[in-house]
Amino acid sequence: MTTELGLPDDIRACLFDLDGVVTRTATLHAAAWKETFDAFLREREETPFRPFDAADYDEYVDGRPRADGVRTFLFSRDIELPEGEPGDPPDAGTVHGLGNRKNTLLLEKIRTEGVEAYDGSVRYIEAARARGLATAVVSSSANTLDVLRSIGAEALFDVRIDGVVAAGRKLPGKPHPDTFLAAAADLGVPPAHAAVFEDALAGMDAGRAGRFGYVVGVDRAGQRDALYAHGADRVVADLADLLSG
Ligand SMILES: O=P(O)(O)OC[C@H]1O[C@@H](O)[C@H](O)[C@@H](O)[C@@H]1O
Repeated sequence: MTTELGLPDDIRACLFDLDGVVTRTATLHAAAWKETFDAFLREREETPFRPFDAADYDEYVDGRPRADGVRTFLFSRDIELPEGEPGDPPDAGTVHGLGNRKNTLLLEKIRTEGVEAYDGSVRYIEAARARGLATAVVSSSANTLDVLRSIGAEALFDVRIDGVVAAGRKLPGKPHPDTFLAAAADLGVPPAHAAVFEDALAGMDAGRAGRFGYVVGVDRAGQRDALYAHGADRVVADLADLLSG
């Protein structure tokens, strides 16, 4: 049986990814990563230049914490860099240097292009809260709070587990389930009674690994089949589609 929210009727909490689910910021992240990795790959002389493409982003970077995205993508190209330090400058040839280069580009894009919420997502979250469900935002991004503040959306969530909170609590990021599990625990709801809303394949894997009661895939980029293959119970183009049953 499902409720008006399009969820099984024993779901008591909703755990939302941010970039690409609540806000239109997934494309800004993807573009900043492409600029970062393409510049890095071009500068390397020992291998012919093969650009970072959308499939690389989906498989190796999307949804993962910043430094994990760097490591996972470089590993796929047999490239190993020293870790460096979190405070490395953006031109350092280290994992953290590349991550900081990407963050500089991301913040520039956020400043120039702005942040927008998906109306359907805001309506859905408000509908869930109006029906007494608890809500959390669960994002790998260390920029979550700034993004939410920029659109005045902090109050949509009872709990926030983001890149900053996860680092502080030493929680491994998506595709591990720990950040979603921490959000459910903070809300006092067992995973079997919580629903996960994700657009990234790593996020789907986290939802499946955490044995959550329901996993909704949000398909913004023609990934319907891949979202199902990674464990979605249902895939929608927009969260408002769930409100119509
Ligand atoms: O670099 P940030 O803002 O901490 O974000 C980390 C990751 O956050 C995820 O939400 C994005 O899908 C990734 O693209 C991004 O790399």
